[in-house]
Amino acid sequence: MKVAVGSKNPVKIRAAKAAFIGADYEIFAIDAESGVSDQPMSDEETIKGAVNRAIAAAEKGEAEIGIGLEGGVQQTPYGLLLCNWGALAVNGKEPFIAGGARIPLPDEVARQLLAGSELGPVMDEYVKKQNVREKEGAIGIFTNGQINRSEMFTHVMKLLAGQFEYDRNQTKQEKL
Ligand SMILES: O=P(O)(O)OP(=O)(O)OP(=O)(O)OC[C@H]1O[C@@H](n2cnc3c(O)ncnc32)[C@H](O)[C@@H]1O
Ligand SMILES: [Mg+2]
Repeated sequence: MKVAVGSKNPVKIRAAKAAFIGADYEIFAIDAESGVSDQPMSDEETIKGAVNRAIAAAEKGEAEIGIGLEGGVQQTPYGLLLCNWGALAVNGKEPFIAGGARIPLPDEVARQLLAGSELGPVMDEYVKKQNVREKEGAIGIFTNGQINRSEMFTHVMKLLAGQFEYDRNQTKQEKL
């Protein structure tokens, strides 16, 4: 089965490969529009971005399965939380969705996002490193390396692949 991942970010591609293992799956990366802002500011907007990317990836890549992984933030009474969502699109079905781990961002970082900056460049400036978003990610920095961005997205990908497989097995049983 062809699996099109709607991003060229290596952490996202690695995560997809970790969830779809075996000769059955041919996984490849393709640019796909999220159709939402570069810095989604709510769960709802982040989910929408993931779903749009999943559908666009499947169409553009002419794949049976499209994957969209999207990072965002959500304002809560406990601070601005990092949020991450994934979507898996298969033709003729409502996309499957799954959420990732969430932690609050430090006030200094949160303030800049609320003022309109994107997390990627803010993180690079905050830790004086380049391309944090393609490496450990904000989640890796603020968990002292315990969970990096690729591991977090791997968890999301397993939640997606698992839901897809469960649904496929149910459908098979119904046919018997
Ligand atoms: O190439 P794409 O797939 O777009 O990968 P991306 O790293 O830009 O990832 P998203 O668009 O899903 O993330 C939305 C925004 O949040 C930033 N971001 C999200 N999670 C991050 C993290 O863990 N560390 C650093 N930046 C992050 C990212 O740079 C974007 O500005
Ligand atoms: Mg992006």
